[in-house]
Formats: sequence, C-alpha cells, structure tokens
Amino acid sequence: MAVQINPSILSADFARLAEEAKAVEGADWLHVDVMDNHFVPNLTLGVPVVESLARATDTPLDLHLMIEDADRWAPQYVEAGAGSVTFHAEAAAAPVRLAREIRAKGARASMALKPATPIEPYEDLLPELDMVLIMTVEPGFGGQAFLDIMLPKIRRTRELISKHGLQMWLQVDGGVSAATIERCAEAGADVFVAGSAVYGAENPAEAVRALRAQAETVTAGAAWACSH
Ligand SMILES: O=C(CO)[C@H](O)[C@H](O)COP(=O)(O)O
Ligand SMILES: [Fe+2]
Repeated sequence: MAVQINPSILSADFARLAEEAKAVEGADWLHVDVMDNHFVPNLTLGVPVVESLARATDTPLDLHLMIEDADRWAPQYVEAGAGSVTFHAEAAAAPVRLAREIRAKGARASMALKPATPIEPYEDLLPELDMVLIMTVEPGFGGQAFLDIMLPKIRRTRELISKHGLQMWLQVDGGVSAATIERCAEAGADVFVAGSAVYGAENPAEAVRALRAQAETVTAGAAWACSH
C-alpha cells in the first residue's frame, strides 16, 4: 500500500481517547504525540496511557516521541504496545543503537527531524530505519500552518531513500490537510499525519478517506511509489 493516513490524536478529545480512536477506524495507524515539556514546550501523555490505548483499538499505534532522553524511553513505548516508534534525531544520543533496539523489540524504528535539522548528516543511518519523519511545523502543537519551505527536504530525503534502494517510508507531520497533502505527496511523502484536518472535520473517518484519495491521485504516477 503506497499511501498511509495516520490521524493524530493530539487533536482529539483526551477524555474520550478510545472513542476517538474508533472514530478513525480505517486509518492505517493512529499517531500518538508524546511531549515532555522539555524537548517541546507542551505536555501530553506517557507510557500508561499508551498501554491503555493499545488495548482499546485495533489500529496500530505510531508513536511520535517529542521527548528528551529518547534512548531511555523509546524502548518502553514498544513494550507499551506501539507498532512504530519515532524518536527525534535531536534527542537521541545513539540513534543507531536505539533504532536496533526498537527493531529487536518488535516495532518499526523511525527518526524525526525538526524543521532546522538537515537530512544529509543522517544519510548513512537510513538502512537502520523503517521510516523518516520530516516535520512540516515546529513540533509541540497541532493546528499550525504547514511550512512549505520543508518541501525540498522531503524531496531530498526521497532521493536519498531511492539512491540507497531502501523500502522505507517517508512521513510528514504538521499542517497536512486537503490544501497541502498533494504537495507533500509530489515531493515524495507516502505516510501523512493529520490532526486538525481529521479531528476538526465533522466526519473524521470521511476526512481520512478524502485525504487518502487526494494523495493517491499523486502517488499513482510516482516511480518511487511502485517499490512498496
Ligand atoms: O507532532 C505534532 C505536533 O508536534 C502533531 O502530530 C501535528 O501537529 C498534527 O497536528 P496538525 O495536523 O493539526 O498539524
Ligand atoms: Fe506528531
């Protein structure tokens, strides 16, 4: 499957997480933003909530860890039931060791880059990862405007993935909506996180279907989309 749509529960009602997860059944993954009020200026949820959420939904959990000391915490989110764990390059002391540990524990390993962090220094790490996340807003809050100056970085990352012949996924997160998803897909993204565009819609499941259809119109013709 080329296109994946991952609703972000950051924009959901935290008092009704199980229902909100069910409202987007049909989505590929449920994106869970973990913030520690240090790596980003906001605080969300931790391991016990992820454990409960994993029991409450059949949709696999895509954890986005915006926390310091990712090396210590990321493995605990695999144990909590995450199917994919994304740590920030800026927060991991030993990203290769951490990616290997996440994979060894049975989850997909992914690395995120803040807007000011380039992909080039991480080229040699790509084979250790299942996904790269290019942030298209400054991490910390939902509902921010999409940074279109990130499009060249998405394109460059897709080129590096192709150059190395890898099957990995390329996720974008932040301001992804009907107005921006096609540009992300054209640049080479295939996994789309959408918070406010899904949970702000009258019918979240329908918003997921519409975003998927929009992205698929672009990826259907893309050479890189045929490789997975
Ligand atoms: O990681 C995030 C913020 O740091 C969120 O996943 C992201 O902002 C989703 O919200 P929206 O689609 O409304 O921008
Ligand atoms: Fe996120």
